[in-house]
Amino acid sequence: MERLVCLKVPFQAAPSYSSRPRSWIPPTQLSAYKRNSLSAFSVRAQMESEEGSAAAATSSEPAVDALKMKEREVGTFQDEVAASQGIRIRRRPLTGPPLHYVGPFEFRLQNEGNTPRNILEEIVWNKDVEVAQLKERKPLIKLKTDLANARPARDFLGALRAANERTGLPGLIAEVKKASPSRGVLREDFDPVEIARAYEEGGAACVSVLTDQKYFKGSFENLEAIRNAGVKCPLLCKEFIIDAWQLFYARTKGADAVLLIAAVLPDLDIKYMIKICKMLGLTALVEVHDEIEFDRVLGIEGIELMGINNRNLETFEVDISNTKKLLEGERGKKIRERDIIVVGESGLFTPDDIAYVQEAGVKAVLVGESIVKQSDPGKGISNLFGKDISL
Ligand SMILES: O=C(O)c1ccccc1NCC(=O)[C@H](O)[C@H](O)COP(=O)(O)O
Repeated sequence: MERLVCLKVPFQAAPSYSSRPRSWIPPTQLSAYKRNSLSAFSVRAQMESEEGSAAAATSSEPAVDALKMKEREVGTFQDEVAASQGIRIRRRPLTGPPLHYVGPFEFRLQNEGNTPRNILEEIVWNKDVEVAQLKERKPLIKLKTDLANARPARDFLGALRAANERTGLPGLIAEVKKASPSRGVLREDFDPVEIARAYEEGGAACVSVLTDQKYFKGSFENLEAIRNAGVKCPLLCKEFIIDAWQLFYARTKGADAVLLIAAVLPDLDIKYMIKICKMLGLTALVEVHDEIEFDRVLGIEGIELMGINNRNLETFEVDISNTKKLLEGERGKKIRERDIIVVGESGLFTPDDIAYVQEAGVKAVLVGESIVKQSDPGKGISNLFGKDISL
């Protein structure tokens, strides 16, 4: 059911996903929209705009409208494919942004189609707008030039294997994490380079750098600065990847690995992105949270590194027994047969937690909160493992 949430005067420059001008299509017309031709709906949207009954943000350029319509058509199709694979996250608001302008008034019309169902969906919708804007500033053709000047990618997987062999403990991916949607700000005095150096000295095999600004207070500048400061640990670009363009961008900013989230990406996207990663020399860490995602990812060829997130990204619930549950029986057997390295992610605080996920079968762990909050993050690593694991 549609709800009129607020009314404001005057106009506001909307900074979030609502800033993307899109024509709004009433939910009742959506199925017709899917059935009808592109041009028919461009015309329809323009008519609505002229009547002032829907989006006032419609472009007067038919070609621009057609492009927006096509984008939405593709988005709807993507959502249908995703849903058929059990993916609940929709790529973008189904019915366009909730903001509408009529005269000097701003209306927020909220309905099921334009309200994110959970935090992960909200992050993805924001990311969609953010990436579209970044892509306009730096199209792939320009990125390819930067790519030619990028430092070579380092062996992320090799570093994890080596650490596991050296210490007999899971190789550590230590996360440079200033804040998170579930915990707020984790560390006020935040110097990303200093933290990454402390992790390296403390024995981390790899470093994960959150690059999302809005929800994690991270940035690509942090990633670049850590790489340029000479930190030798391979770097994971911890981002919400929804578009292959982001892989190229991450590589130009110094990433050696990227995260692909199965709760967000359909199988075909994961397959295609893994191919691009291989071409760019990037390692793909493919993250799952439940049995459905695990089985989907196991069905993909070329998977070398799989993360099991103990945090449900839709509800924030953390339960480290998730790693054990997913690695039991046949699933664990297949992982061992295919020599896939599994990373236990989130909610690890004590040597007992590390022993528990190692026993379950992981050869690596991804840890943020418990170590980044320590005044000396390097010391945080020895506390976490119950011993000094530095070289
Ligand atoms: O950390 C969050 O609150 C969060 C919310 C929504 C999407 C992703 C989120 N975190 C990403 C991660 O999975 C963690 O940063 C990573 O695994 C480290 O977790 P932790 O050791 O618990 O900080």
